[in-house]
Parts: sequence; C-alpha cells; structure tokens
Amino acid sequence: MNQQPTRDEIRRAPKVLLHDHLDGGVRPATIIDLARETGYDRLPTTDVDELRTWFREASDSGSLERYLETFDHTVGVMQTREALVRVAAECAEDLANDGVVYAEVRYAPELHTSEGLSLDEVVEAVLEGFKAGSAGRNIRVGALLTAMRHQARSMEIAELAVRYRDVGVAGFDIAGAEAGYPPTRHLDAFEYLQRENSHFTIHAGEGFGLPSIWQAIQWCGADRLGHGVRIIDDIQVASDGTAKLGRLAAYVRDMRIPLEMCPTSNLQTGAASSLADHPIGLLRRLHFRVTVNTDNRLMSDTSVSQEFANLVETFGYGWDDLQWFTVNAMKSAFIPFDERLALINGVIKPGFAQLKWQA
Ligand SMILES: O=c1[nH]cnc2c1ncn2[C@H]1C[C@H](O)[C@@H](CO)O1
Ligand SMILES: [Zn+2]
Repeated sequence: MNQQPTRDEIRRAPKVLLHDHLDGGVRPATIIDLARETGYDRLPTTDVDELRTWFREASDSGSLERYLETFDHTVGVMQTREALVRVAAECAEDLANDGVVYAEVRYAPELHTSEGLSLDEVVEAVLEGFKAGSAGRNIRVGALLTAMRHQARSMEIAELAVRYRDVGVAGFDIAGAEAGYPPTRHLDAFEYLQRENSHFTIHAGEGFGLPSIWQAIQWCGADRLGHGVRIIDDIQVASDGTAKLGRLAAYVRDMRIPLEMCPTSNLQTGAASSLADHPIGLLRRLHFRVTVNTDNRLMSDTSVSQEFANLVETFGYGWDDLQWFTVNAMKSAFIPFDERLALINGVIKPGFAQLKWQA
C-alpha cells in the first residue's frame, strides 16, 4: 500500500488527460507515411527512430517560439481528410493503450485548411477519427478547438466550437506564442462563448507571466489555465516553508481554477528549469487544483504514465497523490457534471482501489 507505484501499475491506472495537442502527438511512423502519401518533402529524416529523436531534441530549445517551429512538420502532413482521420484514430488508440479513460485533445482547425479543407471538414474528420480509435476501447475522447493567438480567426473558431458542441467538441482554447499576444486580443470570442454558456481554457502563464494569467481569468473568463506555471510568481515561500499567496494566486486556488500542468513540456520551453524545481511540487502541496498532462507526446516523447512516473520518482508521490491528480482532472473536464461523476465513481475510484489493494 505504501510502496511507490511502478511504471506498469501506473500504466494500468485509469487516467485523465485534459491538455494534449493532436498535432503534437502524431506517431513518427505515421508522419513518414503521410509525408510520402501527400508529397510533403521537408521532413528532416525519413527514418522512424531518427525522426522520433529529432522531434525530442529540436523541442529542447528552451524557448516556446522555437519549440513551436517543430509543428510545421506535423501540421504539414495533416492537410487531408484521410490524414486527419488516421492521426485522430491513432491518438485515441495510443491514449487508450496508456490507460487514459477520458481525454480532451486539442488542435487548431485553421492550421489544416491549406490544401482546401473547410473548417467544418477538418472538425468532422477529427471527430470521425476519435470515434473510430475509441471504438471497443475503454476511453472517451472529446475535442477542444484551438485558435492561434497570433492570428485573427478566434471568433470563427469559437463559433465552430459551439456548432459542434453536442457531437464531440467539448470546448475552446487559444495557443501559440504567448509573449506579445495577450488573451484580450481575442476578447470578442471569449465573450461570445460566455453568452453561449460554452467552456474554454486559455494557454497562459507559460511563455509569459502573471499579467497573462490575470487577463485570462479576470478579463476573459477562462474556466481553466493551460500550464499556468507562472502563478508561482504570486506566491512567496519563507525559509520555514510557509507560503504567502498574493491576491491572484489566492483567487486561483480559492476558486479551484484547474491548472493544466505539463511538466516535461515546461522543461523544454524553459518555463521551468528542472522537474525538482517545477512549480507543480509547491502547487500540489498548497492544494491548488493541479492536473498532470502531456502537452505534446511527440515533442516530449512522453505519455501520461511517463509524466506520472517522473513525478513519483522526483517527488516521491504515491497512489493517493496520483488519484488526487486524476480526480482533479476529471472534476475539471468540460463534459456534464453527471458524466464526470459517473467516471469518478464508476471507473477512476474503483480502478485506483484495485491497484492500491494489489500493491
Ligand atoms: O505548450 C504550448 N504552448 C502554446 N502553444 C502550443 C503549445 N503546444 C502546442 N502549441 C500550439 C502548436 C500547435 O500547432 C497548436 C495547435 O495544437 O498549438
Ligand atoms: Zn499546450
């Protein structure tokens, strides 16, 4: 019971993933297949293992802007209906094989129209892929539609999210370089979503600090924060370990605003210097609503199980901590309350209870 969870046990635990990019989780072999089929000739290599390593190393740049350049290659091969269906189906399969029982996977429809697909066709292809990949597996996958923060299509994408809300789109997000592109640039889209009683998360506090988090929550009305690691800048820790929260950090904790934390990704973009120093340790200790996520499984060569295993190794977390992260994530999902509760009581708690009992 008190033993540390092993990798195999962690993989078997029922897990929840709220922050995962579809174009950041494509299988290397699929990228190579799709490049061949679609005539994309800019891949750095056509060897599967070399390509896997290339993505991981190119993403270790220490800067969000350079990290994002690697997406040119995945987005480059995801421009046809068939490619999108395949990538989405394989995403659902890979997550199910990792023991994920509920996932919200995001992508930016506007990035997949360069070969003539309409936004609606993009959304329908991805939903079809999620459905095919989930069929017969113990997983439910919903989509979050992302608008790119340096572009000006957020209103269109927000409308798309509302239009497909009853058939598998769980919510909306903005992503891309954060510095210079504050969330309020897209205020009209967020206000529209609020009028529609719709859900949205905002990447904030990753490549920029507290002003971005403050705008996302207090001005734009975000339900959750993508990353949010820089909330740490509003917390002072004394030498005896006691913490003093500033007003924004206190608000985030008091209102139980979910933090979609992605530790490995943060190390790669320079948002944190080491896992031991990652804000997740303090934020978990202070009972913020922390969730654990992958961000980009390809760029970070990771999975939810891998992220959990790293945390167990670094912070000595046990089963109760992993269950706490998981229940936090399920409570924070964008599906109806009764469905979240059914997954918590019918799948997550019994799954963890069995593993704890066996350990
Ligand atoms: O961690 C991230 N921060 C900001 N933007 C990101 C991150 N990971 C992926 N993206 C971008 C690149 C993708 O093309 C886009 C949609 O998934 O979202
Ligand atoms: Zn992200």
